[in-house]
Amino acid sequence: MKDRIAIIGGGNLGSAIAEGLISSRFAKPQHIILTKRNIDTLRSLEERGVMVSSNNKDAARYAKWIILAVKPFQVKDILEQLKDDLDPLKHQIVSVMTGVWIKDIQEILGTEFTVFRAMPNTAIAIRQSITCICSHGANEDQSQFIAELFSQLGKVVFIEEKLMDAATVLGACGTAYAMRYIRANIQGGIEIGFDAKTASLIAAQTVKGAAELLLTQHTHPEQEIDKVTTPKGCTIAGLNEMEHQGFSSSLIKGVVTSYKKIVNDM
Ligand SMILES: NC(=O)C1=CN([C@@H]2O[C@H](COP(=O)(O)OP(=O)(O)OC[C@H]3O[C@@H](n4cnc5c(N)ncnc54)[C@H](O)[C@@H]3O)[C@@H](O)[C@H]2O)C=CC1
Ligand SMILES: O=C(O)[C@@H]1CCC=N1
Repeated sequence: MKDRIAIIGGGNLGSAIAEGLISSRFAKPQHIILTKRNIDTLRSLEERGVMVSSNNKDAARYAKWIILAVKPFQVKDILEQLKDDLDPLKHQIVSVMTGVWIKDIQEILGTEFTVFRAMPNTAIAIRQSITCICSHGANEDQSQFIAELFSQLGKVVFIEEKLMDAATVLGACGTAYAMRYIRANIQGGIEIGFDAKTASLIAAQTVKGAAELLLTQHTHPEQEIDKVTTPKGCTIAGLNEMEHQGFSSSLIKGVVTSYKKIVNDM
């Protein structure tokens, strides 16, 4: 039997983690408890066997692993409320919150608690996340459990905590950037003749295939671009026009702006 898991905050990410855990079969649905103040939106997960509750204390008492998936500004109050129900010998904390440092959590709960930070993205719902992880005070068994858990839900990389904000931008915000790229392709595709549904399929599958090339062949993007760009052909003509319009530069500036937003706000 795997350990029991509480997900505090059944919003976009918390629900996506629960969905991924159910379909991976890493944990039995009945060993997952998901909390939210208003649990009406969690009914479909409840129907799939997950326990849902509006009582964080009950969830903490039930579980061993406490995944904190609330908004950063909500966590202080929640941890203050849970403090008396958490035991460092029983509970391990996993925060997926942006910009909340391990020391911030330990300041409230105590340094004797093992705390992981994990930064997944919403593709965790379909087990295709990249999850960046760091920890403080974790032993080998605990680290292995967390590595296994998130490996079931996509790929995993252990990083230093100082890179966690950067991981948030590249890995988590990255899903939204990729969606905008795909959407722009769909808009272009419609202008050159496709209906929206066909343009969506072509754009999304093309991006998926491009990503798979990098992940399976371990090539550099520019090597793959070289294979597509026929001399004097249409690809290089389009690519160069995109660069004249600031394509790479706008992406880099967007990434850096997201990063500064986290660093300056937290
Ligand atoms: N959405 C994303 O792609 C990612 C989000 N994150 C981080 O994950 C955290 C959650 O983000 P989202 O899921 O997008 O936000 P969200 O607002 O969709 O989810 C937060 C949930 O917590 C619930 N909540 C609020 N107070 C509560 C309480 N006292 N007890 C139990 N539940 C409570 C809210 O009702 C809400 O459903 C944030 O800290 C965010 O920075 C990290 C990576 C990706
Ligand atoms: O936009 C946000 O603040 C959160 C962090 C990563 C994804 N969503």
